[in-house]
Amino acid sequence: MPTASDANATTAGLPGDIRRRGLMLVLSSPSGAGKTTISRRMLESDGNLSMSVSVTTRAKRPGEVHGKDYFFIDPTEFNLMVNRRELLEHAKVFGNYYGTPKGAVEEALRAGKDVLFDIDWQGTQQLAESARDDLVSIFILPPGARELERRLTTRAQDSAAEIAKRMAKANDEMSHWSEYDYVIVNRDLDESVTAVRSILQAERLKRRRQVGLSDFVRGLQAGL
Ligand SMILES: Nc1nc2c(ncn2[C@@H]2O[C@H](COP(=O)(O)OP(=O)(O)O)[C@@H](O)[C@H]2O)c(=O)[nH]1
Ligand SMILES: Nc1ncnc2c1ncn2[C@@H]1O[C@H](COP(=O)(O)OP(=O)(O)O)[C@@H](O)[C@H]1O
Repeated sequence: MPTASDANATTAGLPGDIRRRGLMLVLSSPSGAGKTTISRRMLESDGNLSMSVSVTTRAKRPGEVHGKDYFFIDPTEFNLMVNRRELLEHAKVFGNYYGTPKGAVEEALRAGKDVLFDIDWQGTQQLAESARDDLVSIFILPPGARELERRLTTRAQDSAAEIAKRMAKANDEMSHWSEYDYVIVNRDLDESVTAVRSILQAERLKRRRQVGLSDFVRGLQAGL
C-alpha cells in the first residue's frame, strides 16, 4: 500500500487546489441495519466517492448486477485470488466468501479519490492492520432488534431461513462496534446520510491527508 505522501495525489474532493490522498470509508453493520441504502445515497451525491465492488461466492439476489453490486465468482476463483494476493482483505460471512480486489482501490487512493466499502468487521480489522492511515470506519446500528428484523423482512431479499441466520449473527457482528472510529444509530435515513456526509467532509480536511498543504502554504507566503 503506497504511503500517504504519494506524489500523485490530487485536489479531488477538496475546495481550492490542495492535493490530497484518497481515503477508504468503511460502513459495517449487522445485516439489515441500512449500510447498503446509506451507501447508495452517498454515491448519488458525491462525485469524488466510488464504491469498492467486492468479489463474493454468495448467489446473486434478484435485481443485483454482476460487476456493480458484486463480482459473483465461484470458490475456486476466489481461492485463486487469495493465493495470488489480489485481495486487500477477505472473510467468510454467513457461510459465503467475500473480498476486496486490490487494484481499483489502490489506484483511486493514489488519485485522491475516496472509496466507500460495505464490508464486515473481519475485513475492517484487516484494513486497519494494513492501511490504518487511509481508513475511516463507521459502524451502523439499527434502532432496535425488532426494527432490524422488520427491515430484513421488508427488504424481501432473503428467505425466512436466511433472515433467521442473519438475525442470529447480528449479536456477534454488533459486538465489534467499539472497534470503529464512528458509530451511527440509523433511525432516520436522511439524518444518517447527513451524518456520514459530515464525517467524510471532516476526514477529507484532516491535515495529514492534505499532502499538498506545504506547497500551498509556501505559495501563500510567497504572495504576502
Ligand atoms: N470482509 C468483507 N465483508 C464483505 C465484503 N462484501 C460484503 N461484505 C459483508 O458481508 C456481509 C453480507 O453481505 P450481503 O450478503 O450483501 O448481505 P447484507 O449485509 O444483508 O447486504 C455484510 O456484513 C457485508 O458487509 C467484502 O468484500 N469483504
Ligand atoms: N433508517 C431507516 N428506516 C427504515 N428503513 C430503513 C432505514 N435504512 C434502511 N432501511 C431499509 O432497511 C432494509 C435493509 O437496508 P439495507 O441497506 O439493505 O441493509 P444492509 O445493507 O445493512 O443489509 C432496506 O429495505 C432499506 O430500505
